[in-house]
Amino acid sequence: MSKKVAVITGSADGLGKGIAERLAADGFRIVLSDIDAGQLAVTEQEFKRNGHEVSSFVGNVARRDDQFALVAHAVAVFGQVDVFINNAGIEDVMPLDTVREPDLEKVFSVNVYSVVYGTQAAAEQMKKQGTGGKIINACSIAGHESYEFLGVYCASKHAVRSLTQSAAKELARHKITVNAYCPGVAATKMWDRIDEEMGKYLGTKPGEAFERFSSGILLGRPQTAKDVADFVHYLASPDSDYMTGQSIMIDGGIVLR
Ligand SMILES: NC(=O)c1ccc[n+]([C@@H]2O[C@H](COP(=O)([O-])OP(=O)(O)OC[C@H]3O[C@@H](n4cnc5c(N)ncnc54)[C@H](O)[C@@H]3O)[C@@H](O)[C@H]2O)c1
Ligand SMILES: CC(=O)[C@H](C)O
Repeated sequence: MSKKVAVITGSADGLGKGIAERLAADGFRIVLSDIDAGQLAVTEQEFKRNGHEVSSFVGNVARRDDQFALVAHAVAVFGQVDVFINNAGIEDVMPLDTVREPDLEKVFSVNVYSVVYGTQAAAEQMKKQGTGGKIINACSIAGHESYEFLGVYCASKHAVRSLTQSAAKELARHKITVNAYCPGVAATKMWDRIDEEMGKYLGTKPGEAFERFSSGILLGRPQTAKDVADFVHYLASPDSDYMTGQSIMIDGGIVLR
């Protein structure tokens, strides 16, 4: 039997890269995808040096055509798509009274439209294959709780949780499961930016906003990409075959559900 194929968006860096590394180690053939062509090329070379079967595709998840082209690329290179991970996302730190249409459009197009388009593209291919599949979305603690100065971002992640449920209901009959991982606080470039921007509104020094968010973690430390990837490994494996429609916290104990 041929090795399964996993497509991960936003995988040139951050949590997506960590997830791709874990799935490559699990034996998946990997399609990396990102809007940052330079970093994507660096990451692809790293995967090749490590002996992984990998291909990469430059695309913007906010564009429907790009999401369909990404799936077409995976099929052209590896013949199939078994796991599709809607990981790419962006933050926007701002008080709600300053939010304008372009801010909403930016965050919702990358965090929400992307999930609709990625799910459409992946599901179309998985239905053709007729062997089921797994669609996995990046949600967040911000998909269950709402935080000050992250209102638009939190709303976008609540939308991801909702889409995870609706897609699970529509796709179960095709043996496609849809679940989401909800990280807490991980020291990626996203949090470097949040920390800096929060400083403007909270008056915090560099590192302080990150510390504040991390201080309530029951397990006593911010998470690593590996912490998230170890859970996504489960969602991508047959061990999670009886789970669908769930958005599960993997946050060291910040939000308890
Ligand atoms: N870091 C955290 O603490 C945290 C917590 C909860 C949820 N998340 C979610 O996890 C996901 C990954 O977060 P991260 O911390 O690794 O972010 P990051 O900013 O460190 O990395 C995101 C990657 O996505 C790419 N990307 C951004 N916009 C894109 C677009 N339009 N099209 C394609 N690629 C794009 C970037 O180039 C980058 O490589 C996001 O959905 C984020 O909301 C992160
Ligand atoms: C970035 C993110 O989703 C949480 C708030 O850390």
